[in-house]
Amino acid sequence: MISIEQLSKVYQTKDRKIIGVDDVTMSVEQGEIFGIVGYSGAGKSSLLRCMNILERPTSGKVVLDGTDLLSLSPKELRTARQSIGMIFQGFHLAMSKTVLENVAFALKASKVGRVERRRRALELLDLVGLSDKADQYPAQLSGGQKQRVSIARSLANDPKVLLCDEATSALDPNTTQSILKLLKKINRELGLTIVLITHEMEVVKEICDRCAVMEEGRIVEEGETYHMFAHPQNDLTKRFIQTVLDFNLPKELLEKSKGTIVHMKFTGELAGESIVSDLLKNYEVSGNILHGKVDYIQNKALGTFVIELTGEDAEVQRAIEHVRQKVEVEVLPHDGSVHHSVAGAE
Ligand SMILES: Nc1ncnc2c1ncn2[C@@H]1O[C@H](COP(=O)(O)OP(=O)(O)OP(=O)(O)O)[C@@H](O)[C@H]1O
Repeated sequence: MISIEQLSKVYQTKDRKIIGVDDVTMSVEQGEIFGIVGYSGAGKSSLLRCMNILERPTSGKVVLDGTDLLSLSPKELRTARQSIGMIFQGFHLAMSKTVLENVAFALKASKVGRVERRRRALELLDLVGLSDKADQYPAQLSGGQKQRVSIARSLANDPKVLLCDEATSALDPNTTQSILKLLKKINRELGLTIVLITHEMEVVKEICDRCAVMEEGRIVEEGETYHMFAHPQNDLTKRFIQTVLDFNLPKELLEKSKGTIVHMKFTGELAGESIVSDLLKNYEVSGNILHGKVDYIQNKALGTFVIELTGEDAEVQRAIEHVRQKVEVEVLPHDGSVHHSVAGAE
């Protein structure tokens, strides 16, 4: 659907060159939701803006549905851009126009008549759940409602792909959830391909089929979202994932503990409880569960258990080795520092 080939974007300021995007090659498939995550300055916006040539790449290619966008004339590019919708953190609505006019205005460039524009705009407002706000002005709306208007507007020309530039970053957690649900709905119902950039791994966890992690203009890791959460490779990816899957055990509890504290990670179909009960039945150790949580990513379970094992040292080690055959295991230190570089079975 979109393929980016060896794309670089270098900004020339008065006294130096700044590399925004550094030799990125990636592709987004038809119908998927693809997330690009990274800290501020990683190059996410630059990359996203290169996808619709809002920013002209310094080198490389952007191919949309077989068309090399950089080879188009300005007029051809304007037409091609109609198949790429975009929404922004700051909504970018026309404040002097009503909600309906904001959406209908996007159809101005098409050859559709006024009545048809109004009909289509109302239909889109219905899709985003804002039919009752058609005659209000953006200033009368909440942030979430403004983002719904901008989503409706972005869909006016039946785009093939929607680019989302930190679309939920200005919203509270509940509103973020409702906007993410809406994006998922239009992805599933309209088959719309979505590329989003975010600094929140939670957003990736909620809706992305695949994702990429960016740092200093480069993609440092890319893959299917569940796999990325279950088996992160890069340190930066691990840090992002911790922001979602982290657990905090009280320092005092760890310091006081006389046993061995074991962190286990369960992926896919493995049921954590049965492995734990198996362990307690077959080894002369006792266990005290300190933490247990199952996250669902792309409808697949990813479980975390922390258990304190006590017993003879050698028996505890045997028990740990046994579990290590089945799941990822890490023994946590007692000083309260929790590491997440879990090693063990795949
Ligand atoms: N117009 C510009 N002129 C000069 N440098 C720029 C320009 N736009 C971006 N940069 C630089 O390119 C690098 C990548 O910026 P970019 O905005 O793409 O990152 P980002 O990951 O989207 O960060 P943020 O989330 O803060 O927007 C940064 O070093 C930034 O300062």
